[in-house]
Amino acid sequence: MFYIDNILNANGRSLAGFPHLPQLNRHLINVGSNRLIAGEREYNAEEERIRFSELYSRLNIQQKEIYTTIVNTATEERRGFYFVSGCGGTGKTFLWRTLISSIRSQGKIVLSVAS
Ligand SMILES: Nc1ncnc2c1ncn2[C@@H]1O[C@H](COP(=O)(O)OP(=O)(O)OP(=O)(O)O)[C@@H](O)[C@H]1O
Repeated sequence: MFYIDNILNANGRSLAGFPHLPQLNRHLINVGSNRLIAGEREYNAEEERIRFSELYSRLNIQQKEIYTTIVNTATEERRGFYFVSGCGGTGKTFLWRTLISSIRSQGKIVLSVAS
């Protein structure tokens, strides 16, 4: 919506003139220029903690091993680059969700991207 608003602005209009469309979250727009980081600060750490507890308790042995390796790297502020591969449906996304909620539950920022 930010980009649509920019295009409208370039033509003398704005999203506000289209009230039936989703409107901009001004808070996200105004926090510096990095909206990704601003978005990350929107998460409720307590909700993430509850999500993390539930997900973590269900990790299988292999997922837990990968989880621990990656989290230890982050906790010890070491640099790491991990590539997790596996057949479809083997739990990679489940693992990512656990890692992401773990980091967000600590109020830290995680930028999740697809490649
Ligand atoms: N440890 C687990 N406990 C319970 N359910 C799990 C666990 N790991 C994965 N699942 C479930 O198994 C299904 C497949 O997992 P997931 O989507 O994470 O696999 P994937 O490896 O990312 O698959 P794909 O490569 O096809 O995207 C999902 O419904 C997920 O919730």
